[in-house]
Amino acid sequence: MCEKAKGDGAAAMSACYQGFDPAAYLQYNYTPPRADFERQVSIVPWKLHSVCTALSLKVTSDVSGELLVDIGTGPTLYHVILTDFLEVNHQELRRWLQDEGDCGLDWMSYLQHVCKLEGRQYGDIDYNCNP
Ligand SMILES: C[S@@+](CC[C@H](N)C(=O)[O-])C[C@H]1O[C@@H](n2cnc3c(N)ncnc32)[C@H](O)[C@@H]1O
Repeated sequence: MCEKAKGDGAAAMSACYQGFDPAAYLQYNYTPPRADFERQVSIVPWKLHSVCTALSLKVTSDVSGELLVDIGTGPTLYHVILTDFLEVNHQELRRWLQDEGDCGLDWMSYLQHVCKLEGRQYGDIDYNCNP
């Protein structure tokens, strides 16, 4: 464990990540040789398998609930896969992603609203971070 993380709470953990280099992290973990889709135990296949397991186990194990929140996504999006036949829907999502201002719905505000309604607490996650 990081020396700086010896204190309590998020601030101590956050201190540990000062100097975190997203580009270096992605290069090291998500490109060969460390990332190897031929091997199930390689990092990305293993992570995806873990997410699938957590989702499929739902209420039959110690993992329960209807919403899986990834705390600490880092600079990654590998577990978010969106599909649709229609190009108009791709365009709509692209408008939101690229923050073009004319998208049909502000998804971050929407999710914050839903979370608030459900009384969920997500700490200090930054919902306003556009890629
Ligand atoms: C090693 S990276 C992992 C990134 C990503 N989950 C992946 O699979 O590649 C850990 C990330 O968790 C974040 N993190 C650690 N503790 C956290 C917390 N309590 N709340 C939010 N983010 C946290 C760090 O900022 C860092 O970006």
